[in-house]
Amino acid sequence: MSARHVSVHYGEKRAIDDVSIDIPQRYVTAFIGPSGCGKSTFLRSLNRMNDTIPSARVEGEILLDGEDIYTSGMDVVQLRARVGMVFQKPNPFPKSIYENVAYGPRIHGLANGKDELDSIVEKSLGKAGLWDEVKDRLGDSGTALSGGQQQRLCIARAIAVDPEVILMDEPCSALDPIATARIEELIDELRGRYAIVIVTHSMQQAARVSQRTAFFHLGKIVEYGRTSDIFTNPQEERTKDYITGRYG
Ligand SMILES: Nc1ncnc2c1ncn2[C@@H]1O[C@H](COP(=O)(O)OP(=O)(O)OP(=O)(O)O)[C@@H](O)[C@H]1O
Repeated sequence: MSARHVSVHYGEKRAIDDVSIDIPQRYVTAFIGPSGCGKSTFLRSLNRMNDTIPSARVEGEILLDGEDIYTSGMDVVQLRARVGMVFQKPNPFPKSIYENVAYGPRIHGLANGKDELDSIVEKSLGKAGLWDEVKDRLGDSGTALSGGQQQRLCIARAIAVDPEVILMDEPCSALDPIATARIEELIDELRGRYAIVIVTHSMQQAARVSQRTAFFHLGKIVEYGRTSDIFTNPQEERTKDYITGRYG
């Protein structure tokens, strides 16, 4: 994905100011920066989630495989399957574990019959590292799982429709350290197949899971590069101040 000169306003207020970035395949890209700097706003603009906020207005171009996702001909339901999203708070549907994963492939017509759907559900739960824990209780409610399991279920749900990009908005902030470690391992396993973008408040997490990091400040990307360079040899004073904990 590529963003070109993207600005986002909420009414009169500008939250993102002329941001351009290329998000590479098969890497994890972390968005870091102090609270309110626009990380979530920018993340949400990558699959048109901001469309759901009446006051939000996005300018500039966001290209997925070279195609502008903001053209009027873009099918937004299809787009959100290609660019999936995992939220801060796990949000499984109040349905069975099976249905949580099967719903997307069914509405997108990805399965020919029950056997194929079963197989997609099994594979998606497998890739999300949840199959062994839930295979004997696929009919139980998704909301009855632990927080960490629910988040892996949400990841399985995103994977089930075969996305190209997975956006994660602070996916571990509601989880304990063990569940967090499990999700971080999973992100590492998944990055071979998808472009992953993660917003995180934890610089340790950004350093552990990502290969590219973008540092946001006041609606702009101040610095973007290899995660190892950003953390060991930042070029900008503001990045240095942030990663050394001087503000934010
Ligand atoms: N729905 C909204 N309506 C109006 N303003 C909003 C809305 N969502 C975010 N903003 C404003 O846009 C700016 C950027 O917010 P955003 O949530 O994108 O930042 P962030 O970097 O993700 O913050 P945090 O790290 O605290 O989640 C902030 O000033 C915020 O108040």
